[in-house]
Amino acid sequence: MAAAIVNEHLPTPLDATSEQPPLFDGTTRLYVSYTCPFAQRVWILRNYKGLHDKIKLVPIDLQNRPAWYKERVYHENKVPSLEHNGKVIGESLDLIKYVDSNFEGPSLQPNDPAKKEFAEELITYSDTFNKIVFTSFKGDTVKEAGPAFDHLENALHKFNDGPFFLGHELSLVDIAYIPFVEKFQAFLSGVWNYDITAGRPKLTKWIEEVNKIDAYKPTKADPKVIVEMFSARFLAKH
Ligand SMILES: N[C@@H](CCC(=O)N[C@@H](CS)C(=O)NCC(=O)O)C(=O)O
Repeated sequence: MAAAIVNEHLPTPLDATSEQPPLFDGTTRLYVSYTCPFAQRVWILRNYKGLHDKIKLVPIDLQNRPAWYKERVYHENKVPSLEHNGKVIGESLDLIKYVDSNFEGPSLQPNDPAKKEFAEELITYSDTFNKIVFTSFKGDTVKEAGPAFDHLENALHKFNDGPFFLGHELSLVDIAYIPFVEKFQAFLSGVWNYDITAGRPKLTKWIEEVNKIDAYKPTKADPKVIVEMFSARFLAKH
């Protein structure tokens, strides 16, 4: 069961002028950027497990980053990072497993061995998926990105007892992919007029079902903002 709906006030991002929040004072902090798909993975999971009060969201303005973030919080200078039990750890795929295993709330990792194995395979493939699609923005986009979405369509056929990657229950696999699929969908449609759902009924249904999840809704970015951000980043030199 997902946690009750929480209408959370989202804090203003901290920038170069902001004071550093106390470090290692016992508060668990998740440093994010509101438009970062990597950070979004952990943010969705935190919401889904009902950890709003246990994990404090600390948004960072990556365009005008506070120096203390790299110097004193997370040397990699990226989001997401999680301050927990006197340590700061990063890497979104590691973090979703960490938060799922170390905090209360529903578990999003399967017990069934076949599902476990498939989950690992898909979580590993998510880096490849992202790389194919990001690389396609600089090349023959629709032709190069298409097969990556076909891969997801095929994967969604494997467990047919529900709309998610592992069947009827939402898992870390869905959470690993949705932030990227959301942003790629906006950008590919906005710039290339390419509909990733056309001819992909399982992907269509998956996106529809994920969009109904309350934990995901507040993490969604405005598609217009994504098109602008991605255009500036990937199309500027064309
Ligand atoms: N592999 C990392 C990637 C995180 C990442 O690249 N985050 C971006 C924002 S979406 C970032 O912090 N970029 C700042 C920088 O690279 O300086 C993860 O999965 O957490």
